[in-house]
Amino acid sequence: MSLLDIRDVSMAHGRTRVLRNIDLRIEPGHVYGLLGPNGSGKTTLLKSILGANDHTGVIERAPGLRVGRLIEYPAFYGGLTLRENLELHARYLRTPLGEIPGLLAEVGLGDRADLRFSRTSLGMRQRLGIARALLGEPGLVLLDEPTNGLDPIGIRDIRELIRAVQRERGTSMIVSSHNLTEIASLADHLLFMKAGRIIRRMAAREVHGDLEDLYATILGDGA
Ligand SMILES: Nc1ncnc2c1ncn2[C@@H]1O[C@H](COP(=O)(O)OP(=O)(O)OP(=O)(O)O)[C@@H](O)[C@H]1O
Repeated sequence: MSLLDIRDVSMAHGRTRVLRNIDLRIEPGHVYGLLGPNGSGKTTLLKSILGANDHTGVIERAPGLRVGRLIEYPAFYGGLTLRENLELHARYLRTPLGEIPGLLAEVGLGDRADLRFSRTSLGMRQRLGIARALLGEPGLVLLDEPTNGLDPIGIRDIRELIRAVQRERGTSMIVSSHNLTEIASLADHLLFMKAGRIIRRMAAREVHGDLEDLYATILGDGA
């Protein structure tokens, strides 16, 4: 059974149509790379999956599916420690507090559990955001530009972390990014969005040659 069955989903902000007749099935065990220019609707689609948008059409979740998310910069409390922040979210989500030490270790923050959030770097915040997204062992995780704003080493580290999570847990993911190297190294399926539509979908193994060239062909001005 599909994790998500998205049927004819459209959504508008005021008079601007942001999603147009999206049909998409998300299957277990896959990582989907969501590609598209600024404003093409990637974040809106991810938020719609979370039920945060007033869309038309249907988004059906597999029964009991938990969906973790790292969308935009996640809100944490500066005065609380990393562990306390996760505990707060775990209580809100009603997930077991006992998994938090292991999760902090998994994202490389095991020795920073008692650090106040206000004293963290952006890279640590993204790690904490990934830990939060993994609370309660979700069957699907949505990552919206997870390396946005990070320096090259930070980008590499977060990419490696996501790969490790995928490898160890087998978690299905939808990852949106403008970084094609990142998408190429993470995703096994590619979804190309333009002006609110998914205009092309393909398996990553079908990409022969440079993903940048393919991106320009599919999404460039002349496309
Ligand atoms: N709250 C909002 N109110 C009005 N318009 C919005 C709102 N949020 C998004 N939009 C518009 O919806 C369109 C799609 O935005 P969205 O953030 O989903 O695109 P995106 O593909 O994620 O872009 P980016 O790559 O820049 O993050 C854009 O035209 C944007 O201006």
